[in-house]
Amino acid sequence: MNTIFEQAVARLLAMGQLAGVADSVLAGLSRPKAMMYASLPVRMDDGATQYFDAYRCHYSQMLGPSKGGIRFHPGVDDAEMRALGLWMTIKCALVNLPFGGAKGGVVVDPKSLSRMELERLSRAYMRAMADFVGPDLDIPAPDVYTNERIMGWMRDEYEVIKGAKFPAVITGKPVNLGGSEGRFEATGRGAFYCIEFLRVKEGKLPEDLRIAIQGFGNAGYHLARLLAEAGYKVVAVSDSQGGIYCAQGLDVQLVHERKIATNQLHPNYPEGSVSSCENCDSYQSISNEDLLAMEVDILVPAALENAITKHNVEAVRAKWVVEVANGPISLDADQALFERGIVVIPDVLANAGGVIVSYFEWVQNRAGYPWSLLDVQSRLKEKLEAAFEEMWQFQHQKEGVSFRQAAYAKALLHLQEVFKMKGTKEYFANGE
Ligand SMILES: NC(=O)C1=CN([C@@H]2O[C@H](COP(=O)(O)OP(=O)(O)OC[C@H]3O[C@@H](n4cnc5c(N)ncnc54)[C@H](O)[C@@H]3O)[C@@H](O)[C@H]2O)C=CC1
Ligand SMILES: O=C(O)CCC(=O)C(=O)O
Repeated sequence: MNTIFEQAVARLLAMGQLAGVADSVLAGLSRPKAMMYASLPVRMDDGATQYFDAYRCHYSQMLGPSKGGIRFHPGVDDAEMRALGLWMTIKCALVNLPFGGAKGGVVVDPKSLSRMELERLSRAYMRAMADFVGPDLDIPAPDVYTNERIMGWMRDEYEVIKGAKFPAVITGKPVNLGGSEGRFEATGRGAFYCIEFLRVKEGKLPEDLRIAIQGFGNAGYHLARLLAEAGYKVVAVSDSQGGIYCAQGLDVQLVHERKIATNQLHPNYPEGSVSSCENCDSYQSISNEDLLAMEVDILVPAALENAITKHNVEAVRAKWVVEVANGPISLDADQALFERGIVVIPDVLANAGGVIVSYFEWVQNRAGYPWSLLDVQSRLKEKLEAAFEEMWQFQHQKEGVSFRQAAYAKALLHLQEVFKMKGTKEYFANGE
């Protein structure tokens, strides 16, 4: 089977050829600019030293310093880092940020670490990467199983190494350590805006729309909360340990509180389970597979890659799929959904709220002037609305084009113009 990176490149080439992007540009975007591998020695609480494999991928710096989160997960590997770095490149280009794409990660089950081990691991990561990141070079942020506290430790470690203050070296920090108002919920809020834009275009009412969300972490939980507050019916949510369903709509806050309350074992992660709500009245326990097959209006995969593949795509019964996770639909499953007329809002737009507010954080750090929450939210909405509208118009002007094809076309044509403006002789042989 192809790796996830090979699949991501195959998608890039197909989308790029359809949009008429030059082969030389696509070749340049089919490989990372640079990869850093490190082995992190971490002293564990029992005094032993354990080694953890770590990665940072600078995928592209064509539009500016590279940008992307750091993931702590046992499934992290080279191919995943490259794929995630490529998607960051497309995402930043699509929403018009002055950033290229990056991603980093550590192969670890962070739930098995104590609070002190987690801090030592986070600091060890920054020590290994200190010359590979920087406010004008590469700016990390949170991703799966990393959070604002980890970003705060990493900023601190970087500053100890460099002997000066660099708030803009990393985003997604706690607000009192230079983080932006609104970054904590930005990915969910961005996805919420995208769903609102689509709902208005389709002339629907929130209360008529039933939603199922796979993944109840930073992205999934805040999206569920905002949807419920706006009157949508969030009927099912799940996490790594299982899911919960209620036909009348879940009380999202209650589910969240229960999840946290069952979190005694892993105080670093709100990883009790949503399934701890199974004995609430009229709540029914379900599996992740059940959730994906639910008859809902909107299905939101908000956990990991390849949640929907050729093996389960036939079971999907939603009318719209909103990709809040990165790469949750495999190449072949995407085609199958398209042929069945199921609308997919692609990850590169649906989850771009996180990196957009990270960009705002970077700008605020560099200006030394923090913005209000309202400022952050209105600028986020404005940026996403512009990108959504462009994608919508492109898709509606061309026959047989998906939203993903439209989004990639916009992003790749933008990147191509910058390749050309730079006049890089490597890419355009005949002085085009
Ligand atoms: N945090 C951010 O700002 C951004 C996150 N994303 C993407 O959103 C997705 C989720 O990330 P976060 O919410 O930040 O992570 P998180 O660590 O806060 O939460 C991850 C959630 O996924 C669940 N999960 C893990 N494995 C699962 C499985 N096999 N089946 C079902 N659920 C599972 C976990 O239980 C948890 O609820 C990832 O694909 C990430 O790359 C994208 C853009 C920005
Ligand atoms: O906030 C950021 O800079 C990056 C977020 C991220 O990793 C993503 O969009 O996948």
